[in-house]
Amino acid sequence: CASSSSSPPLAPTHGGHGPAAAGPGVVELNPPRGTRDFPPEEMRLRTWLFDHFREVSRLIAFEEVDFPVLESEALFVRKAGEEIAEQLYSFADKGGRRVALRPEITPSLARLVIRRGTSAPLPLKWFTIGQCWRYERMTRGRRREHYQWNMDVFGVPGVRAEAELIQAIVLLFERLGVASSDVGIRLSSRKVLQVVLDMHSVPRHLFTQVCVIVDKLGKMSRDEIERELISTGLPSEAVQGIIDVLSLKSLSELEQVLGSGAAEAVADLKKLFSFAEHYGYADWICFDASVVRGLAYYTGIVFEAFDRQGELRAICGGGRYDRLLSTFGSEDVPACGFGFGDAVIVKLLKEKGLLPHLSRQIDDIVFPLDGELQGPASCVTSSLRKNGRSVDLVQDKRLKWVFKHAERVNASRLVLVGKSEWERGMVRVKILSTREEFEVKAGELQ
Ligand SMILES: Nc1ccc(Br)nc1
Repeated sequence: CASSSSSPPLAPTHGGHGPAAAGPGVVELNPPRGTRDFPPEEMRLRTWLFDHFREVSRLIAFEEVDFPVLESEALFVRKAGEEIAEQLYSFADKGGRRVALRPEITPSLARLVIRRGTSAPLPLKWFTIGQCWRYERMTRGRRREHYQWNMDVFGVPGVRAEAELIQAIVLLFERLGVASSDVGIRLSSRKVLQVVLDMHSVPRHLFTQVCVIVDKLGKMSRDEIERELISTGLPSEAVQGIIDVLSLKSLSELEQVLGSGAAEAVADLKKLFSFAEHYGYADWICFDASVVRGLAYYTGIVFEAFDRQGELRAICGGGRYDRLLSTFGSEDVPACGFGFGDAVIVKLLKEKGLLPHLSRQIDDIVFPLDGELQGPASCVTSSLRKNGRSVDLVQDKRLKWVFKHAERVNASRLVLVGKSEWERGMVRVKILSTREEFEVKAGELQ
């Protein structure tokens, strides 16, 4: 398949058509395994999607931030058995420092918040769109990089931060033409699992490991999950208690099963559902106790968007992480956020027939009708560009090619610089949609 590097390297073409015979030193033309090129047509779709990410971030009054893709490995080393840590794309740099291509963005956000210290008035509402990496054995042929839109709120302890974040997700889906009949957002709270573990006197240090294992529900069989939970040292009745609670689908069931112990979790969730009514996105969300998310540091509300046909992996996900900063040696700041990848959403849009048709569009093509008019053509081009027109200055082509090119790039106008017109200070303009044609003073062309 052309996208895997196991195929023989394509010999570079020599300006002609079709590969020349592969010679010595032919470089591998495919990108590294599990990574993607973005040629123009792919890049237009990516830009379209990212522009929506940015516009929603603007609507919710978030500020854009950015960080190096390369971070200290220590930022991501956690002992909870997360897939993200097991697949860390890490290495020693030439200075012997342990570094990693970031697998997620939240730790970088936390690092920057700590760096900024208390000088930054809270709350902070930050977003970024960045590439994230994992090193996975290619046996499963999965990608090793994707782009993630991250929205995070620092300094808001209550669920109104989660309510804002969920509105961002809903606004994004609505802008893409996705309806609540296509996608839902299931939410729960890790406090639910904490209550179950406390009820069974499970030591608190096992909490994150249990969450990481439970998150594999739906990807692994229930028996495998039970075996993994037992292997962490959980008593079997605790395992059964966890499995039973995870099947709960309503807050009233949750209250019945867990009683007052779950009061805090239930209160958070009820408040969030109430906010949802006020924001107007209640039909997008549902309680589902099986949602725990697979990152060790979540401490409260967790949520993920899913396709209701159940064919795709989670489209995005996130949650509250009130104790991440102290793991980096700082004072804790309440925080919550989500990550929204660029791959599953595109699959969903393809399935729903919602992918936009994004063709190239240029305002003007300027073409000198003979060689000694290249200077005047450049002058006309420069003036149009200074007026904000996108201009393709075409040289050394036959007029027939120029018309074909104009069609290919959906140009609005063709500006022809001819000898006799130029001597009178004029150029000829063709409006390509109407075939209307007229002369205009070169200096007055806008
Ligand atoms: N964390 C992570 C990174 C890269 C990909 Br592809 N998926 C998940």
